[in-house]
Parts: sequence; structure tokens; C-alpha cells
Amino acid sequence: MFLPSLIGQGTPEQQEEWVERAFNNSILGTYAQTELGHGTFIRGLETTCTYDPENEEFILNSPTLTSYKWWPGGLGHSCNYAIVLAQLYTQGIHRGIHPFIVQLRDSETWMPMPGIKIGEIGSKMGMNSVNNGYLAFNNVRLPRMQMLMKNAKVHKDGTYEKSPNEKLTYGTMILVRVLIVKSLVTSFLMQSATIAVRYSAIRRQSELKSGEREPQILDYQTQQYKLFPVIASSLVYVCAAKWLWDKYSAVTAQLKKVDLDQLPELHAMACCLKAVGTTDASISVTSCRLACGGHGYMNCSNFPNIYSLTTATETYEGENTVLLLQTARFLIKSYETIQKGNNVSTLEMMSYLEKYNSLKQSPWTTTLDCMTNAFFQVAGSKIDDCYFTIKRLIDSGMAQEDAWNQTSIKLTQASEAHCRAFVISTYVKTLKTNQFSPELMDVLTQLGELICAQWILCRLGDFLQHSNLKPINVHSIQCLLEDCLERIRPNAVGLVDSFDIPDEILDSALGAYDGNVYERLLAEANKSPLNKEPVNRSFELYIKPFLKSNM
Ligand SMILES: Cc1cc2nc3c(=O)[nH]c(=O)nc-3n(C[C@H](O)[C@H](O)[C@H](O)COP(=O)(O)OP(=O)(O)OC[C@H]3O[C@@H](n4cnc5c(N)ncnc54)[C@H](O)[C@@H]3O)c2cc1C
Repeated sequence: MFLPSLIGQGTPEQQEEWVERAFNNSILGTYAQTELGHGTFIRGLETTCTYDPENEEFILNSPTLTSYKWWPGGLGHSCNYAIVLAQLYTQGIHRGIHPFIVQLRDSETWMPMPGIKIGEIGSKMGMNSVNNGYLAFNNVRLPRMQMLMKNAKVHKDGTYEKSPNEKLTYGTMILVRVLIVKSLVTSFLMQSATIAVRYSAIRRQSELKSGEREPQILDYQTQQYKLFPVIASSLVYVCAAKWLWDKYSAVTAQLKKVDLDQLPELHAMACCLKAVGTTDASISVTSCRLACGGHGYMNCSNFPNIYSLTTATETYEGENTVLLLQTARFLIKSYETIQKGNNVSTLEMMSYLEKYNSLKQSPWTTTLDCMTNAFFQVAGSKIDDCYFTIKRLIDSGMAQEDAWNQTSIKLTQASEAHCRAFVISTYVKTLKTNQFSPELMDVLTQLGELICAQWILCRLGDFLQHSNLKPINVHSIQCLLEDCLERIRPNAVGLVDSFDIPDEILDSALGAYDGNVYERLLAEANKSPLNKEPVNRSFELYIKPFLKSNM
């Protein structure tokens, strides 16, 4: 967020001054937005930045305990600069939240600058090398040009010039969410699938048939059910992420011409894809870890590390529930447009709302096209349900905000359904619009069918209630799922090998390319400091006296 903020929110002069220094690491920066008291509700941040026209400086202050900045990565010890988000006051008037670039530590001594208090926030579930920090200001002075002024500006005399459009500041936030989907979600899914599939090809356990050799655990159908959907998820999210990246690039180009038409849809899609993608990734990492039994619980499997990184993405850069509710606002607004007799044809991902109902009459088949349509029917029906629930509550006298809150569980579910319809349809479109060899197309189709079948079976109630799926068809989806698992089995190891993740990145005793699982587990165990001496000093100190005490 430090670099994207400088690039996205600095003037050309500010970019010239700071971006090069940040790029070549002559300054190390972090992004300080969240405070002890507020994360999601940015307008509630309490850090103040007051302009002093006499000295042409800003004065930063942390007026309360809850205004302490809390969480910024690398803030504890590694960084000497930060983008700080604070409430701006000029000419005695409150102007809202703005970004400032602040030097935190002296570049030579690394001591905190005068008026700045910095600490590390303490041990966390994971990411403990990141030294997330806290930060407080006491009358810290900044030159005027250290407010990032690409959009809003403060002139020398303190005159405030509003941003031509508040939405222009969304760009940085959206970019980081796009990058989370593009780089983190897909990479965590692929890493965990690679480790668990390779391990499952090496590990033999129990008996399938009495007297025969113990099978590879990858031959158990339940094991395939834990792992193959993760391979499929990796690929469907790669396609979704590519769409999101292309859309981001197109919308950014439009923004340069101050054309904001496509921004709300991009924002809505980035929110739900970040939320659903990171949640799916966390669940998938857990599934892969469980698939490796006890060895999956070892740090040297790398699952604890991957999981702690993955689950963190559910919270940072927009907490997932909050993001789903943001997408829901856009969905309800689009639906309202249609209800008022207007069309939404300019919105790429919304046009299904005009026709999903007509699909409910078609007979069910287990083809990708039919299943994709079913995802749209579920999403459309859920949005319709939310729209009319809110309307009914408001008509009965409830305040709009209360009606929204009263419907918010259903709203998050509608956003999730919309996101899944998008992800599936993007994958199917990718299959249709690319020239793959027949063999590859076969495998990619199996993976598409598998993920459709799994997502439908996990939300069977929704599909029975809202789509052309009838109870009599459920058996066919279960059969499709089982058939896909069987057909994917011979290619499973090849598929994860094709992700091409080097051993150094996997960093896992279970998932290395050579498959020497047991040798690596023992080698890792022998690195433990507890194996340095045959008898640990705790024996003489505690165990021996305890044994002799006759307790
Ligand atoms: C590993 C990690 C790294 C981070 N790095 C940084 C960093 O570098 N810089 C930085 O500034 N911050 C950072 N953060 C902070 C992060 O951005 C916030 O934690 C996040 O925005 C959520 O805010 P919060 O913690 O205040 O949670 P809250 O907003 O208090 O959320 C708590 C609960 O309230 C619910 N809730 C809140 N508002 C609503 C609403 N309107 N409707 C419904 N439910 C709601 C949420 O869904 C959630 O269940 C980091 C956090 C983590 C975990």
C-alpha cells in the first residue's frame, strides 16, 4: 500500500520526489491507516492533521489512546517512513481523511523522530517476522507538500481544494484487492494443493483390499474429494483474477480521462472476489493440511505458515464481511435500476439480472452451460429476495439503514452467490475462447465440472430453491462429482507439477519434488534444539526431583 499510494495519490512532483526513493529502497515505507479503535470505519479514524498557514506546515497528533495507529506491517522496526491517514483540518474546518507522507525514524540512527512514539504490537497467529507496529504523534510537523495531493489539495494560505471526485481515491484500494486475488489467493491454493497431492502420492496407509499392498492415500475417494477441488479452485481463480486484472487496467485507463462509469462495477467485483477468494483459499489450505494427517500439522509441512498468511488476507485490505456488504450495495442498486424499467447493459457482469428468471424453466443437465446458468439463477434470485425484503421492511415503516442491517446476512449470501456465478462463468468462457489441445481441454473440463458439482452440492438448498435443479437431478451431480474425481486421479500429480512451484517456495518437507518425505521429516526433526543433547537439563532440574518426590 505504501508504493501504490505514492503512485496513485501523489502529484507528479511528489511522485518524482518519493517513488524512486521507495522503489530503490533508499527509504522503507509502511501504510498506517488502521487505529486501535477503528479499522473498517475509516471515517471514524481519530489521528488529526491540522494545517498551520504561518509556517506552511501540518501538525500531526494522536489525541486519544484509540487513535494510536495499530497494525502497519514493518512499522515496529523495519520502516522509516509511512503513509499516514489522518483527519485534515484547515482554516478551522474539518475536511475528512487524507494521506500524508511522514518520516518516522532518523535515517542514520533509526531513532524515532521527535514527537513520534513507535512500538511493535506483539506476538500474532502468524507473520511474526513482519513486526507490525503501533504509532502515536505528538505535535509532529510536516512540510505542506507532504500531504499527497493528486486529488484534494491544501494551498499555501490553507485554502482547501476538494477532489474533483471522491471516487478517484478508490484506485489504490482496488489495486491491492486485485493483487490479493491475482497473486495471493491463487498462489496459496496452488502451494497447498502441490504439497498435499505430492504427499498423498507418496503416503501409503491402511488397506483397500485385504492382503494387497497399502494403497497411495491419493486413491481414497475421500482424499480426492479433499484435494482435487483445490486444484480446480486454483485454476478457476486464475481465470477470475485475469478478468479482474484486465478490467482494472481498462478502468484505470478510463480514469485518466476522468471517465468513472466502470469504476463501481470494478470496485464491486474486486470486493467480492477478494472476500470469497480468500475465504475459499483458507478453507482449502485447511482441507489440504487435514489431508496430510499428523505430518500436515508440523511446521515443516509449511501448512501452519501458509494458513496464517491465508487467513490474514480474510481480514486485511477490507474485512471480508464488510466487503461482501459493499458488493451487495452495488447489486441492489443495479437491481433497482432494472426494477425501475432501465437496463444495465453497460455493466458487463450485471446483464444476467435481466434474464435469469427465464432460465428456470429449462431442463437440468450436468453440462457446464446448464450448471453455469444455475449459478446465475441462484445469484439473481438471492438479489431479488434481498431487494424485496428491504423494500417490504421500509414500506412497513422501518428506517432504510435498519432494513439494510436486518437483511445483511442474506445480502452477504447474495454477494457470494454473485461472485461464484462470475467465477464459474469466467472459467467456462475461458475454455470456450481458447484453443487448447483436445487432451488438455478434457482435463480442464473435468476440473470445471468438478468445481461446479462441489459448489452446487455444498449449497444444495440454494440450488433446489432458486434454480432449475430438481431433487430428482441431485443424484446426477453426485455421480458427476465422483466421476470427475476418478478421471482426474491419473493427472493429479501432473497437474500440481504444472503449477511449477520451486521447492524453495514450497518450503515443505511433504511437498518437495523428489518426494523424499520421510528423509526430509527426520532431517527437519533433527534440526530441533531439543535434539542437541541426549539428556535435556530439564531432567536434572524438574523430572528427576519429581520422580524422587513420591508424589
Ligand atoms: C496481518 C494483518 C496485517 C495488517 N496490516 C495492516 C497495515 O499494514 N496497515 C494498516 O493500516 N492496517 C493493517 N491491518 C489492519 C486491517 O486492515 C484491519 O484489521 C481490517 O481493516 C479490519 O479492521 P478491524 O480490525 O478494526 O476490524 P473491525 O472493523 O472492528 O471488524 C470486527 C468485526 O466487525 C464487523 N463489522 C465491522 N463493520 C461492520 C459493518 N459495517 N457491517 C457489518 N459488520 C461489520 C466485521 O465484519 C468483523 O466481524 C492488518 C491486519 C492484519 C490482520
